[in-house]
Amino acid sequence: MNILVCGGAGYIGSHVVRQLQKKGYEVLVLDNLINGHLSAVDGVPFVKADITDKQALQEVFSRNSIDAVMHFAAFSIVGESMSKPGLYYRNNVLGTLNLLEAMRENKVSKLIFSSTAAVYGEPEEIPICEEHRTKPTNPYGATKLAVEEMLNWFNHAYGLNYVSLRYFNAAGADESGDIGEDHNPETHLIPLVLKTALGVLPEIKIFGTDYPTPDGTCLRDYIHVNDLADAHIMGLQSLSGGGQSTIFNLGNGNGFSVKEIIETARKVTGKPIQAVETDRRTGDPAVLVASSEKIKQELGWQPRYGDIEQIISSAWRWHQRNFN
Ligand SMILES: NC(=O)c1ccc[n+]([C@@H]2O[C@H](COP(=O)([O-])OP(=O)(O)OC[C@H]3O[C@@H](n4cnc5c(N)ncnc54)[C@H](O)[C@@H]3O)[C@@H](O)[C@H]2O)c1
Ligand SMILES: O=c1ccn([C@@H]2O[C@H](COP(=O)(O)OP(=O)(O)O[C@H]3O[C@H](CO)[C@@H](O)[C@H](O)[C@H]3O)[C@@H](O)[C@H]2O)c(=O)[nH]1
Repeated sequence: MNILVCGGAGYIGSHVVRQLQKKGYEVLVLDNLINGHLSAVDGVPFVKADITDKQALQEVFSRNSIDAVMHFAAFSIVGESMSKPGLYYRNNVLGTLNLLEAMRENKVSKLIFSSTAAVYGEPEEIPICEEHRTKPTNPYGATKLAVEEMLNWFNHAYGLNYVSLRYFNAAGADESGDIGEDHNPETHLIPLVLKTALGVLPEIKIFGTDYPTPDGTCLRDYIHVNDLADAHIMGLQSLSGGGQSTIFNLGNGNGFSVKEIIETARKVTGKPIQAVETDRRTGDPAVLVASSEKIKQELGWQPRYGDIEQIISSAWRWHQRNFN
């Protein structure tokens, strides 16, 4: 099977590309490299293109035989989306509309889409299951929800089959240690903590210590990037076997506080890791923990990296190699 991976040079996409190749899939990566790294997909067939460019997409589809698409290409910084919503709607919604139209015109009917826990907004119940009401509190989450709605209507009208995966906090790195999380700017907790351990950053800021949680800091559900990769491949296998279009949450089902993450990183790295308590970052829900029962029941997915120490250790291996 030939898989087009949009945004495949990014953090999660590059890990999924690895796993797809290991399983014998033919992969073509499409990325405009705005936030991705060519080195993360070394030796993989690659086309530099932008999904907001309809003509470029059309050329990719007409020149290549594509059986299915995995779609990671998006902007995903919550704070930036608050100040630049237009940028997010253009890239995430218009870009995806172009992709869906190119798929339809070229009779490609299988899509795995990167959605997010941000579609839920402030949760009413923990753990969050897929039926939880969706009410994004920022434009980033709103663009992902808009795409999910578009997918539903394209499914009804044109038979586009999709699996939308709502990831909670992606973390960790491939065991090989040669690909990992490399965002610029970096906003995610674990890489910032590890950069502090390496002395690249002087300290890690703890955003808020007055949340209604046991230690006052936010709880998040961290999921290893290769467990996400497994879910993508299972989603693809399901669609290939005639499975229904659907939405799945992806998390480990355990919440770790910001302080617990820093403490675990101290243990893993053996470094003191200077932390300072600061004000809340706007828009952060206190607790985000997933129920992933649906994908476990329906596709038999099971996380291989259930242990937070294991997740942070894998990220540490990559950070030591790349930021030392
Ligand atoms: N990292 C997380 O914790 C997390 C959580 C939930 C959802 N997601 C979603 O998963 C996906 C991947 O996230 P990531 O952390 O790997 O991000 P990333 O920025 O590392 O990867 C996205 C890739 O898409 C490319 N891209 C962006 N806009 C493009 C465009 N218009 N045309 C072509 N390529 C484009 C970028 O260059 C980059 O390589 C995103 O859709 C994100 O919203 C991520
Ligand atoms: O320097 C930092 C960075 C983060 N945090 C806190 O650490 C937690 C995790 O933050 P971060 O790693 O930025 O992830 P989230 O804001 O939880 O968002 C991620 O996880 C969400 C799902 O849970 C996805 O929707 C988003 O796309 C993805 O970026 C939050 O409580 C932050 O306030 C700090 O205290 N200090």
